Amino acid sequence: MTPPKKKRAATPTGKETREKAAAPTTRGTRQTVARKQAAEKVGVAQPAQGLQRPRKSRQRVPKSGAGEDGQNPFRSAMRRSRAPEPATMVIFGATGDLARRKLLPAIFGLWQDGLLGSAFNIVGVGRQEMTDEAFKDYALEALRTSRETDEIQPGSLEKFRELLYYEYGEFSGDEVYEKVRTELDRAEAAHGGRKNALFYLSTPPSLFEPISSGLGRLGLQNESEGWRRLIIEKPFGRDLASARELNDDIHRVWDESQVYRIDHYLGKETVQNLMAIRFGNAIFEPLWNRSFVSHVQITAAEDLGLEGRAGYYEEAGVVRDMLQNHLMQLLTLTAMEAPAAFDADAIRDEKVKVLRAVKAIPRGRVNSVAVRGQYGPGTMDGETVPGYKQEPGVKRGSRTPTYVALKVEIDNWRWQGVPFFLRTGKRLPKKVTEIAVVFKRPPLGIFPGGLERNVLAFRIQPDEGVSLKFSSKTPGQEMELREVVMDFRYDAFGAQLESPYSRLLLDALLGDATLFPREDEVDHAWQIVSGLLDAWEDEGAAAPDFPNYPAGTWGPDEADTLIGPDRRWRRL
Ligand SMILES: NC(=O)C1=CN([C@@H]2O[C@H](COP(=O)(O)OP(=O)(O)OC[C@H]3O[C@@H](n4cnc5c(N)ncnc54)[C@H](OP(=O)(O)O)[C@@H]3O)[C@@H](O)[C@H]2O)C=CC1
Ligand SMILES: O=C1O[C@H](COP(=O)(O)O)[C@@H](O)[C@H](O)[C@H]1O
Repeated sequence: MTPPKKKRAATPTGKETREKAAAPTTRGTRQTVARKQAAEKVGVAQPAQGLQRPRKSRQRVPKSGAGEDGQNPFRSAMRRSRAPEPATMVIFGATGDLARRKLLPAIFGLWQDGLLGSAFNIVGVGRQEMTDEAFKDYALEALRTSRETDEIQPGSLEKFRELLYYEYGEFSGDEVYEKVRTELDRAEAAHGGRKNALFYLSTPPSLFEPISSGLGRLGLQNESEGWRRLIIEKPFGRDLASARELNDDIHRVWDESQVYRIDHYLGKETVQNLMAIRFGNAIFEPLWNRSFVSHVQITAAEDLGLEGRAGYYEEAGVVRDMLQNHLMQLLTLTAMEAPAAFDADAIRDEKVKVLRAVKAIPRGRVNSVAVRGQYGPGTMDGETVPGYKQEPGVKRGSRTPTYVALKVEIDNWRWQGVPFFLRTGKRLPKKVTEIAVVFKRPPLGIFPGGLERNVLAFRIQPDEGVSLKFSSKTPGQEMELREVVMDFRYDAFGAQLESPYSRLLLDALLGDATLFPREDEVDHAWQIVSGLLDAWEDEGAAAPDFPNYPAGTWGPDEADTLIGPDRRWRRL
């Protein structure tokens, strides 16, 4: 959907309009009581001011979990009791794919649930000349068409429309930031005299520095009139040197406490559940170490191909796109020590310790611990699909990897000798993300047949849940064992899982950086993958022939050798 280009009209942004529009749908006491009763029935504590999110129409919510009012009581239990202060969210790159598909729906969902506080407005900023009205039309159309949008309550879109404004200009000049400042000034009265602002950089990475500096030139990072925060999209740099340079550039303007580097995997409910299960239960932690764990497998498989993102992906490849950020985050959460408290610094300190303990992968070690691949033509769900090189926008001789498998060793007491195998790729047979902790075999076999390894698997997506695989006696006269699975599925809660972006946006508005990678995390993650990037981008003759796996298969055969001989990738 291309935004309509129109001449800019005079901005009709009276404060009355803002005050009126800022009030989301009110909720009656009757409903709140019913939710509370329903929650008590199923044993869920209610937060002080928990608010209910309506069901999304696009996902099935099992009846068993619903409260008396037909809504899901667990939703309110997941909500914070604190509302953000009045604020303006300024989205640079508001006409882009991410804003359209994910950000606007996430903000709309939060607003419709009444979670954005008493006053809130959004200023989209782009390079395209457009009126406020045209942007409002554009945003509402995005909400109507995005698969991420919550069920739209009657009248909601019309009210939400009143929160939206648009500015445009050259991101290298000053004018556009002056317009942003004017927007913050205008919002001040409706926002109780505060000028809180959350700036979201949803642009190509080459614009992160110019926008950060532009805001700085106008003093918009200054917190004297309200808090100011900066969300930065991924990728944060394209290698260690550029990530450090970007960090330095950002820090010339912003204090680290104002910076929120987003990794949407951390906003996934099931990723957070990893911490909940590890540190909210006593039974797992004693087993979570080299004495009991054989190895860990972390998989982020995607069935999709490029989806029209060749321009970006040809530059990035799978190591920058998925491994350096999402998979490294999953690794840290799986391997970290228990933090002293559930707060941003304590958690991020522990995550960094894991990354620092990862055994270095210098160029010379790369080919013994890592495998890369690129998909060729193949079959997915019975349909023939093109190979990577045949995707629109990809160079015919492209050497960009779309698959990587990596063996990570963590040199600390807990994990000495326990390999972590990470794999991710595009055009694999299905979309599935999973962390599997594979335990050692029992020391002695007293039953007929071989001994199997128990597996505790965290299913991040889809079919979110946790399963434990163990051996059990089969019914009958013989002492015959077979592997069985005990399954907890998230939908047992009857809950609609929150979009990671809404979780993270609300956290940023509340000033909670727990689920945002800190500068040292990003730096260490780059250090780990640098060897791979260096070796593979400069390898010449030793490079494998691409393509080396057909679309619709689980990647190159070398990945099986990497994990073997006594271990197998899980069949997912
Ligand atoms: N799309 C996705 O699913 C994901 C995206 N990201 C990250 O989010 C960010 C945004 O991605 P995405 O929305 O896909 O990107 P897009 O290319 O769709 O556009 C982003 C925005 O930046 C604007 N823009 C692009 N080039 C310039 C320029 N030279 N000067 C001024 N404005 C410009 C675009 O304006 P215009 O509309 O005029 O082109 C658009 O508003 C990127 O950093 C990306 O890596 C991260 C994870 C997933
Ligand atoms: O950041 C990215 O993530 C998506 C996968 O995210 P998921 O939430 O659908 O698992 C990936 O497709 C994309 O290439 C990458 O940029």
